[in-house]
Amino acid sequence: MGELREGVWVWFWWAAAAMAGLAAVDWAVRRGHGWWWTKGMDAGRKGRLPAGDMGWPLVGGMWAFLRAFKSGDPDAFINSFHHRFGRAGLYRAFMFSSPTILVTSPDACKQVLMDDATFCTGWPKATVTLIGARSFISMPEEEHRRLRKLTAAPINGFDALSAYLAFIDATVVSTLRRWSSETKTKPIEFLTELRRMTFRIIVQIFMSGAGEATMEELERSYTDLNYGMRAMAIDLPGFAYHRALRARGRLVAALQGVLDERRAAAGKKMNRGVDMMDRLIEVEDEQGRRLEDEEIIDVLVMYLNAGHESSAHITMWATVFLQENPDILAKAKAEQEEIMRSIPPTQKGLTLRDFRKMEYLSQVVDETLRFVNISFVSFRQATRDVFVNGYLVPKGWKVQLWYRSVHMDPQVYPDPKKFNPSRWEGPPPRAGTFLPFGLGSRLCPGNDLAKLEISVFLHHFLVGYRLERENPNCRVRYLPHPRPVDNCLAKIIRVSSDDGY
Ligand code: HEM
Repeated sequence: MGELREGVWVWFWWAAAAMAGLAAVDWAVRRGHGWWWTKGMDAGRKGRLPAGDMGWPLVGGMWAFLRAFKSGDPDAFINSFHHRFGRAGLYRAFMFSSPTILVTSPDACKQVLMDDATFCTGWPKATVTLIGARSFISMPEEEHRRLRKLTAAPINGFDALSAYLAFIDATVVSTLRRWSSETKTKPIEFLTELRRMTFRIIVQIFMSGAGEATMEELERSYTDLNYGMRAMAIDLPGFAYHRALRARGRLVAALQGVLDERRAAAGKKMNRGVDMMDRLIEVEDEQGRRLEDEEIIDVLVMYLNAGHESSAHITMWATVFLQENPDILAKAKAEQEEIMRSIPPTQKGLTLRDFRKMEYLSQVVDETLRFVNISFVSFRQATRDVFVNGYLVPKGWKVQLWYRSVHMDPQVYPDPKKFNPSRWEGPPPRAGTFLPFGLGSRLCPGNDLAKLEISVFLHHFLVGYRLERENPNCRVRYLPHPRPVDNCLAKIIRVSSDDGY
């Protein structure tokens, strides 16, 4: 008996010593890694860096980040910095193979986003490879300004939005009718179908006249591209990043095909209006230089992706939240029915004037954007040493802007985990506290179009349909975007024959 107890004690001490040894090694490796990235700095600069943890070489904070997002508690990653280092709003870390400052407070985010002279884009290399080195996320600043002006104007403002509204409206109505008829026999993946619908809309704006087959091929490839977007950049068969690279190859080939057709048809009479692809083909800089095919393709790969993924996800979540909150649904439905009653019988479809009357629905959409955090983080890089909130952001370091932390900050949004559209009543939010579309010169150029699309869908859904999910408690996956793992398998049930038309 005595020998057994002694044996247990020996094992206990061995285990304790091993754990202490591992903790010491962990501490030493982290310190060594932190030292490596600051070794060239004098004590003054080093002392002004924000607190943080550079983690182990190569992986840095990536394990903790992926663990938090894959375990279903995405806020755990930034919360661990808050707990260990206080709510400073800036932390140092090592992310995506680079020394990085994490920015989590509204004021600091605003300062970074409004200072283009000091902060350029700093997306991870793997993302740039997937979206395109000649797209907005990595092209030179001057080129970005020029192409942004060219491409943002046709998707913004009263005239542009009015021009797309009829197509969006008709697409939504026919799609909802088709789903409700199809789901009489079996449920559909609501999110997958919404992606197809929003893709159809963005293709109409950017590449009108694209055939059904091209559209389906492109949309399928975008699904693979997106799954690889926030995955580890491992280019080996079986990994999401590898599949995403192949998907990019297919997208480039398909877009090149369309571009070749357009060039071949140049000068011939078209039976369609001018779209974004035409504008990109025609544009010239001051020296008369036109864009190369690679540039046009990268800009299109980026726009077609940005222009359908987020809108589809937000539309799905807004529908789900409405269905899960009967009081909110009743209030939103009453507003839309009121708007419908005010539409003269001679008017065909919704107008922008009707859209502007959707005050409560706009609050529902804003709350969904805040709550879902579809773009949870954005990437910049410091071009010089700069102080933000009193902390040094060293030249060359990456900067991650954590929009998600701003939107989930209880000091900015009381009870942040409650879906509450009424929090948007009253004056607009303080600058920097609501960043679903970013801010500054890289503010999302599709923000108005996205809100219009989402609202038109919700309008028709509210007046005529109901969502019945197959797995209402389905697990949510947070990468690359928050979505139920069953892609929201559901039936769309028509509850009124008067669906707005
Ligand atoms: C709910 C829908 C959408 C959300 C939440 C969203 C979110 C965002 C955010 C946060 C950014 C800024 C990224 C940064 O700070 O670096 C951005 C940029 C961008 N978005 Fe959107 N977006 C949406 C819809 C759209 C649509 C419909 C389009 C196209 C028509 C679009 C095209 C773009 C483009 C091209 C950029 C890059 C802008 C630049 O770098 O100048 N987005 N989006």
